[in-house]
Amino acid sequence: MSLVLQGIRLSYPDGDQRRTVLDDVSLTVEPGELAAVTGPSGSGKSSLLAVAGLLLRQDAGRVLLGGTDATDLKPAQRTTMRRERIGFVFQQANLLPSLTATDQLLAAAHLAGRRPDSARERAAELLGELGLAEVAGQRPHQLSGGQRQRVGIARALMNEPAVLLVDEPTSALDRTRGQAVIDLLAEVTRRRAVATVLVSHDLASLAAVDRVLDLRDGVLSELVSGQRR
Ligand SMILES: Nc1ncnc2c1ncn2[C@@H]1O[C@H](COP(=O)(O)OP(=O)(O)OP(=O)(O)O)[C@@H](O)[C@H]1O
Repeated sequence: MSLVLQGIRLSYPDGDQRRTVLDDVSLTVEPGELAAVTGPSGSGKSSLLAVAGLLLRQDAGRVLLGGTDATDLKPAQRTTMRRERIGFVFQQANLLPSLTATDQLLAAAHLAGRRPDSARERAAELLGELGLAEVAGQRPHQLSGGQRQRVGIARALMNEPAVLLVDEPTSALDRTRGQAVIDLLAEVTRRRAVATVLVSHDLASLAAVDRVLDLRDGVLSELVSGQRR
């Protein structure tokens, strides 16, 4: 299922005026494709993810998920679409401190109304796939930063999203662990055929991505594309 942004405009109130943060931004990400968005601090990268993730409504333009236009849906319908089709990975893993890795994933499945037995199976499979089988019973404080981030990715994949939106997942990690997280994202994007948008200011760690786009003064432009680098 592809993610399509068409002519997105977004502005925030700024005193008694409005400040444009996204100015006619268009982007299509296909299933199995990992697109990285880079750009200076404050250039609107997180805002772009918030619009794509149906957390924020744009002033103009359209957001389509798998061909379904989310733009004019009612808030409850947008919530359902978000829950069923979109996975989020944040800067910090944002895990619940008292839950084991397995239970972090089960909680996500429970919130989405999934059956507990199939959820348990899927959690074990995902933790295995992401190299976390041995820490499935550990709580966040027992995990390394990289492991916490991987649990966050596993949790985001728990409900089989079509679209994965990832905001600066390496900012709390050193270079090697950060690189490993990006490589892992590239791998699961292809294997699970999700359309992934990754926000990162760390260009050096982006060797495994399919495309790099630059967001600057509200305008998105393609830096590198066409083939896997
Ligand atoms: N809710 C809001 N109300 C008003 N202004 C906002 C709001 N959210 C973000 N902004 C402003 O919009 C601009 C873009 O913010 P955004 O967080 O999207 O940028 P970013 O590129 O993700 O930044 P960073 O790399 O520092 O995380 C910034 O100038 C920010 O101050």
